[in-house]
Amino acid sequence: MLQLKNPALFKQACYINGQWQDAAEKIAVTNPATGEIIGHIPKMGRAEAAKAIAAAKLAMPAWQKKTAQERSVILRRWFELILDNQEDLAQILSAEQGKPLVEARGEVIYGASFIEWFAEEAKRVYGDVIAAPQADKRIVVIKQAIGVVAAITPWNFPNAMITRKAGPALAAGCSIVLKPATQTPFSALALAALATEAGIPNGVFNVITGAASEIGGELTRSPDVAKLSFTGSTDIGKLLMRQCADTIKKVSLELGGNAPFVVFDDADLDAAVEGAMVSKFRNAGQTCICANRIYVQESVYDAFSAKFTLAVAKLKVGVGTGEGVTQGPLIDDKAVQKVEEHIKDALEQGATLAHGGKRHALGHSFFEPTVLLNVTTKMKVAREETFGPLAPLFRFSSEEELIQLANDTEFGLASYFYSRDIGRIWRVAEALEYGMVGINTGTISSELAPFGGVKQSGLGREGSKYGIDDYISIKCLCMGGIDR
Ligand SMILES: NC(=O)C1=CN([C@@H]2O[C@H](COP(=O)(O)OP(=O)(O)OC[C@H]3O[C@@H](n4cnc5c(N)ncnc54)[C@H](OP(=O)(O)O)[C@@H]3O)[C@@H](O)[C@H]2O)C=CC1
Ligand SMILES: O=C(O)CCCC(=O)O
Repeated sequence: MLQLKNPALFKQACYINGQWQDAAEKIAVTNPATGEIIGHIPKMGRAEAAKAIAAAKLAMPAWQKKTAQERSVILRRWFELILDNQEDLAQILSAEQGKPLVEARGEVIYGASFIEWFAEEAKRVYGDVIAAPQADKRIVVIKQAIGVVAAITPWNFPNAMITRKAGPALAAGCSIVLKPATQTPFSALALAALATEAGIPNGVFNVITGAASEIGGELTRSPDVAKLSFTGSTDIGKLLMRQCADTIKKVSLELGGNAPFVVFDDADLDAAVEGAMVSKFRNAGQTCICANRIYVQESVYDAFSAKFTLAVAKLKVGVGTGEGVTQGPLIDDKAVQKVEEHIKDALEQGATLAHGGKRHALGHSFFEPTVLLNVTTKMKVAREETFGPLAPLFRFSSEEELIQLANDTEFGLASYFYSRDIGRIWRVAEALEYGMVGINTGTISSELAPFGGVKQSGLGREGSKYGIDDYISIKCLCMGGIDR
């Protein structure tokens, strides 16, 4: 049972047009660390999604008409309330998602940072004046809110993936209908409770839970939705993009990755171990920017693997609220099965186990942090995102070979490399076909930096000064008759 300072943050109803709404059918939400039911959410579908869209459509004109300064003040209040309630939000997040409390607290601050950032950016949506081809004309470009936004978010970051979309959408003057992941809905509903308190008007921020394909079907079908922002698997991203085609919606997609993490022979090995640990084991490896393939240059392979394996052995697996826990459970048994499948396949094809390799003695969906050595490109781990605490170490000999190996994937989200040679740093950074490159660091995310991928990892950028562009449409005013 959750012990919250403010129990009103734990909502088991959807939030449509400023009202908390229930449904006859419910879905139980469980704690992945214990299997216990935390609470229930309404199972809503197409009709309720249509209702939420209608509410968002009705609410948007007044929200858009507010000055950017007025929207900014309300968003800033939301940001402050999120920080004031950090501990409760972290408890809810850790219970539904499983991540260690320390990571959950960090995610709440990270999530809040997007609201603060876009509260500020609301005031910096600038237009342009362009020279006209005729003397009696002037061309002016204005930027306006794109319209009602639909957002569909995943379970791995139940707080920050919502604020990263809601922040820019609301700052731009859009209203939003959000469908959070069924496994982690309570963080989203708690954010909605705080949104009301902050003064976000009824209908501007709506949260609806239930049948994904029905709700997603309505959000993508409706001509009243102008934009879809989705974070999740590549397969569902493709499906939603196809569904958006009929009404030509603007889409932002933040999809799967297959991040290479490269250690060159001139790297600071201790720093590389530190970076690899953060990048690989954050959220038990369930992050789309987690290192998925660790490439180590031949001459430092043994030294790096020894240091890395020692560091992995120090991780403490346990329930997120436990003292000193650094790795929680995976989200569900399906996630565990994928890790097991990748390990089995690699071992059958000649990889060797340096650490872990099996389900953890704690049961449920806990899995041992695992290190595999002598991994090759034939193995599944080279091609598929594991999304779990498995670190496969590949060997490479030259920079040219590495570039070819690192880019040999249909994904292009995050990549990382460690080197102290400035020429190599520029060459490799420019050659990697990825939206983000971590150079001598395993931590690349912040509200200040553009987050997003190329190839089948997605479209658009979140966070940063670019993040608001996805929620804006450009209008050209061509003004004639000036000389008359
Ligand atoms: N880029 C990223 O950050 C993420 C990547 N992934 C990758 O995807 C794999 C599978 O994870 P999974 O949770 O199944 O990811 P999904 O893509 O299935 O889920 C992400 C979101 O999409 C919703 N969704 C699912 N099906 C539909 C649909 N037909 N129409 C509209 N919305 C839909 C989900 O709802 P519901 O929860 O109700 O099913 C959830 O809100 C992971 O192992 C990982 O590899 C997963 C999560 C995040
Ligand atoms: O898409 C994800 O997996 C969540 C993004 C994590 C981050 O912002 O660092």
